[in-house]
This record gives sequence, structure tokens and C-alpha cells, in this order.
Amino acid sequence: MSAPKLWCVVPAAGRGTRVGGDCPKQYLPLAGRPLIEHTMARLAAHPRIAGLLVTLAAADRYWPGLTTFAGKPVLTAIGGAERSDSVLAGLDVLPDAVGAEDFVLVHDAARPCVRLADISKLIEQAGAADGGLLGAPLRDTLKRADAAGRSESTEPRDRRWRAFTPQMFRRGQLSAALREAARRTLSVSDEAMAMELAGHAPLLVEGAEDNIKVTTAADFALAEFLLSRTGGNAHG
Ligand SMILES: Nc1ccn([C@@H]2O[C@H](COP(=O)(O)OP(=O)(O)OP(=O)(O)O)[C@@H](O)[C@H]2O)c(=O)n1
Ligand SMILES: C[C@](O)(CO)[C@H](O)COP(=O)(O)O
Repeated sequence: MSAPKLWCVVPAAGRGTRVGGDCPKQYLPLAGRPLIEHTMARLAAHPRIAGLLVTLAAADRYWPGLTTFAGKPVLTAIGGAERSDSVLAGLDVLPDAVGAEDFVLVHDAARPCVRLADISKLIEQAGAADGGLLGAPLRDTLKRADAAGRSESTEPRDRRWRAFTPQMFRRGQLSAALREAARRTLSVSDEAMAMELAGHAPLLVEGAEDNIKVTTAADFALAEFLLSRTGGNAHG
């Protein structure tokens, strides 16, 4: 029996304010095509991903009637004010075939360089551990800045990780955790934080540090280099 496939929620309803300009960053050109299409192409290329649920801002008319991408089914939902709202909106409209106990992936539209091998590693390891996320241990010294931009202290680095995406959890548990965080008006910056608040212990799965989140204008050049380096072969 073939391994179960997973749907991936792709939060893409942000405004990209840290990049600047009028066009949300996910639609800005990167290596000749909109950033989001690189991300979706990576996800669609993974054999364990069944389909993509893309959450878009109500104002975005980027893909009217989008139903497939690179051979994979695509559904869309309208995102919310915060990333967590957008993720929850996507979870709510996944196909009924995705049961509460089924794992789902969540991957930022703004992370176009994710490696397929890392997605496979996450699915294998986090699937055996009741959920988890890609990340990497902090490898630089961490400073706390004062209001004047001076280093006032050095933070402990041991057991500190940077969180990436995809993150992978069971649909029902993740929806419940996100709803509870919203009910408590707790701002959660990733799915794992909501799960931690709900008492779960997401597995940290080390992934490549080139899985960058395009956040500022300078990140586009780095992302373009990384995409060219792998020559579009995301399997490395
Ligand atoms: N209300 C929101 C906010 C963010 N996102 C998505 O979550 C991912 C990571 O968020 P971030 O990098 O912060 O994107 P923006 O919120 O657009 O960036 P900024 O904070 O600079 O406005 C992005 O793919 C973004 O489109 C979303 O779906 N809904
Ligand atoms: C989910 C995330 O990419 C993990 O690092 C990050 O928390 C998104 O944060 P942002 O402020 O919404 O970019």
C-alpha cells in the first residue's frame, strides 16, 4: 500500500510590508516568475503532497479560478489578518477526505527554496512523532539589543532553534490549537507555537538553512541565487 499523501496549506495572504511597495511580495518576480509559483512548484513536485490549499487575501485577484498547479489539485481560501488566521481558514476548507487524524503540512508561500528531501525528512520523522517542523539550531551568537541599538547582553544559544516551514500536524489537533490560541487572544507566529500552548511537543527536524523566508527586498537576490544553484532541482 502506497504511503498516504498530505495536503499542504500555503499561507499567501500577507502584504509583504517589510519588502515595501504596493505589490505583495509573493507576487513579485523572482527568477522570471512570481515568487509564489516557485514555492508551489516545489510543493507540487513532492510525491507525498496530494494538493495545495492556498490562502489568499480578499483583495488579491491573482489566480481567479485556479484549480490545478503542476498537476496537483489546488483549492483556495480567503486569509485573515494574521498568518495564523490564514492557516486556520485554509484548514477549515480542506477536502472532507482529509480527516481530523490526518497530517497536513503548512508551508509559507514566502519560502521558495525548500528542499524536497527536507520535506520527505519532515514527513518521515514528524509523522512518527505526532507532528513537528523543519528548523535549524542557532549557530551564531545571539545578542539582546537596547533601545539605542547597542548590545546589552548575550543570550543563551544552547537548545535554541530557528523555526522554518513546512510544519506538519494532525488537522484536528492543529485546528483546535489555533482556535484556542485565538480564543485566548494569544498571537502565535507559527503552528508549532499553537501546538506548544496546547501542550504538545512538536519534533524539531533539522533542515537546510537555505530554506529562507523572503522577507526583505534583499532576500530576492539570495533566493534567486539559491534557486539557480539548485538549477530548479529541489531534491538536494
Ligand atoms: N495575514 C497573513 C500574514 C502572512 N501570511 C503569509 O505567511 C507567510 C509568512 O509571513 P511573512 O513572511 O510575515 O509575510 P507578510 O506578512 O506578507 O510580510 P510582512 O510581515 O513583511 O508584511 C507569507 O507567505 C505570507 O503571505 C498570510 O497568509 N496571512
Ligand atoms: C512561520 C515562520 O515562517 C517560522 O519561522 C515565521 O514565524 C513566520 O513569521 P512572519 O513574521 O509571519 O514572517
